[in-house]
Amino acid sequence: MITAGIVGGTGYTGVELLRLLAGHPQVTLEVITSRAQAGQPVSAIYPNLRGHLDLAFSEPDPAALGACDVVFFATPNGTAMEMAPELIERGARVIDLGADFRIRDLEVWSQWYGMTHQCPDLAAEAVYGLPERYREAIRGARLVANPGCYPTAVQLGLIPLLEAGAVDTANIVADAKSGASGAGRQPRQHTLLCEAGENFHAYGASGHRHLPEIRQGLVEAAGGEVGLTFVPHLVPMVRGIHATLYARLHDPAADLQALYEERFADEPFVDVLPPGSHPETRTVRGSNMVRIAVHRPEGGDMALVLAVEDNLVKGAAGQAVQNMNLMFDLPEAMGLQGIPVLP
Ligand SMILES: NC(=O)C1=CN([C@@H]2O[C@H](COP(=O)(O)OP(=O)(O)OC[C@H]3O[C@@H](n4cnc5c(N)ncnc54)[C@H](OP(=O)(O)O)[C@@H]3O)[C@@H](O)[C@H]2O)C=CC1
Ligand SMILES: CC(=O)N[C@@H](CCC(=O)OP(=O)(O)O)C(=O)O
Repeated sequence: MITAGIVGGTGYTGVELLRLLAGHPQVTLEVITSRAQAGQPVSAIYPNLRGHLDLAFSEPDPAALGACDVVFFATPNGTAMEMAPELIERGARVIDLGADFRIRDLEVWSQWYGMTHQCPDLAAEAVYGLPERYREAIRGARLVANPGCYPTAVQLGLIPLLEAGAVDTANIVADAKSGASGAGRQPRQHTLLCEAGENFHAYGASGHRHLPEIRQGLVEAAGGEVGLTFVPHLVPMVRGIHATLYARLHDPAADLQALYEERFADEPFVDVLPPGSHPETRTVRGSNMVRIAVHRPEGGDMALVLAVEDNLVKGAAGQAVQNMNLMFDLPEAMGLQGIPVLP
């Protein structure tokens, strides 16, 4: 059995990790931290876990965490970089659901996150945890940077086109919508029911912190520069991301359906839908699956890709468990085969 610890167990990604790890046949949860809730049983804060997890929140303790085989950080950006070096020194492997290790150029990282990086050496060895691109490197990693929610949907939607050199990389557009759980559990005015309900708007249109992360992945897939416009939107639902992606094809007659089916044929968590499909966020709710449909709108030369994921699962906790499975030589889909909840 693998022993696991979670730093930051009271946010939405933390509780989603708890739900997935409590049902994982090869994991024993040893430590789950919250400074605010230390001493409280997990089920007192999250009653959905009652009967599934006999554990209480504790203060973050490097000795207890460092004794685990794997430690997940489900904490605000800037927390993992403070603690990860000591935990790795003590022998734990670390998966950060935040953004501390996602961007390789630390100057770019500092510009977007407004902090100075605390462990540049460790950042240099971190592996970006998108299994569909970096599976082999993830297997051997001590430190995995779990991708962001929007970056997962956008990169998976675009990499077949970029790897194949099928599109003009100068002007790619990613128009993405997220449910409010993407903003975390901390109360904020814009996610109140009365503000987010019956409402719909873009945000971060002139620059969102996921832009450099997505661009980094697309540049690697394309093997050259990529011009990307990324616009996120908040939609009045709890879970789910829908990305609508546009890129101009070099060959308007290219067989996109075959390209996507072949690229993802062996991927356990990418489902390429039949021609003409329009994926719905509710078809992936609570699951680690990304569903993708490709279109070539009538009369044009644009590739149009539609991708949906659950931001808390494939966009965060589920992908983290997928990475853990790879790091510990377990079947990649272990503990992640739950069927999406619908309606
Ligand atoms: N929501 C989403 O869809 C996605 C979120 N993420 C990322 O996952 C991370 C967690 O997000 P979310 O689940 O929304 O969590 P929240 O930000 O709502 O929760 C944060 C958790 O971290 C703990 N925490 C806060 N500060 C510290 C600290 N300095 N040291 C130790 N623990 C701390 C809190 O507990 P306490 O203060 O009691 O110790 C709490 O349990 C973020 O980096 C987020 O960007 C990634 C992908 C998707
Ligand atoms: C709806 C919403 O607010 N979404 C968040 C992104 C989700 C998140 O926390 O992103 P990370 O992947 O960087 O951790 C936002 O736009 O800031």
